[in-house]
Amino acid sequence: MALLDITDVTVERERLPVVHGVSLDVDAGQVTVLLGVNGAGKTSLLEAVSGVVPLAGGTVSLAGARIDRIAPYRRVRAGLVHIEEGRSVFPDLTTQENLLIATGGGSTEDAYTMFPELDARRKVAAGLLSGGEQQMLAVGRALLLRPKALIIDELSLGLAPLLVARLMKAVAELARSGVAVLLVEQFARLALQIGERAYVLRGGRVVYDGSCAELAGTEGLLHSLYLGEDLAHTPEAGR
Ligand SMILES: Nc1ncnc2c1ncn2[C@@H]1O[C@H](COP(=O)(O)OP(=O)(O)OP(=O)(O)O)[C@@H](O)[C@H]1O
Repeated sequence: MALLDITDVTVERERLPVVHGVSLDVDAGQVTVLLGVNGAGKTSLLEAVSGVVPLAGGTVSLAGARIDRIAPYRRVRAGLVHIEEGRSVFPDLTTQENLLIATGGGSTEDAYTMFPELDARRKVAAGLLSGGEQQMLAVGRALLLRPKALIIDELSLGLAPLLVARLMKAVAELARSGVAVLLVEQFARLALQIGERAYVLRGGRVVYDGSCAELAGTEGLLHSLYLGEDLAHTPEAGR
């Protein structure tokens, strides 16, 4: 069983289903990439997994234990950490204060080891950091929560490709340390470079379940999956 096991999940927004019976396996020690055009249902799925929005159907298990009925803070305690879309730092607190929130006053050094760029910015208000530094802070804070599974929603929003590549490298390192990472990312090519398994959502359904290498290496496949032109790569065909 995958470390993070998402089975047959349905999510509704204003009573309309936007995610329809989606199942994903997210294994420990690797990055699983979740792609799809805007509105495909990626954010809704991640929010249902972390408990930000309720599940309308299905189950979510972490390390073999159901977590879909417990409060969001207890999911964090169980080892599931969610980096939300947008800059999820406290802008008026310093970098160090933001990190101390994650550790409850304990050591924050691991975050600076992963992102030496933040070292000289310890006493700077997070709101004054660059966009890239703020995302490093968000990832650093997540790391300090010692996640078993980390779900990440579009770290790259508004960032230059070079910075996105830097962040992807850090995400890959985190996965290598044993974390199960589920990564939603608009910079699909960069995400596929660090991932093992890939899923593509369209209209709230899985239309591709296969390897990142195949998705990156097959000319036109991603494009056709996004646009709905390829019927040969259904989840059944992709297995
Ligand atoms: N808070 C909300 N209230 C109502 N409908 C919503 C809400 N958030 C999202 N939706 C709708 O749910 C569907 C799925 O959106 P969602 O944001 O999950 O997709 P996404 O793949 O993450 O897209 P994006 O990349 O734009 O975030 C869309 O039709 C969207 O309009």
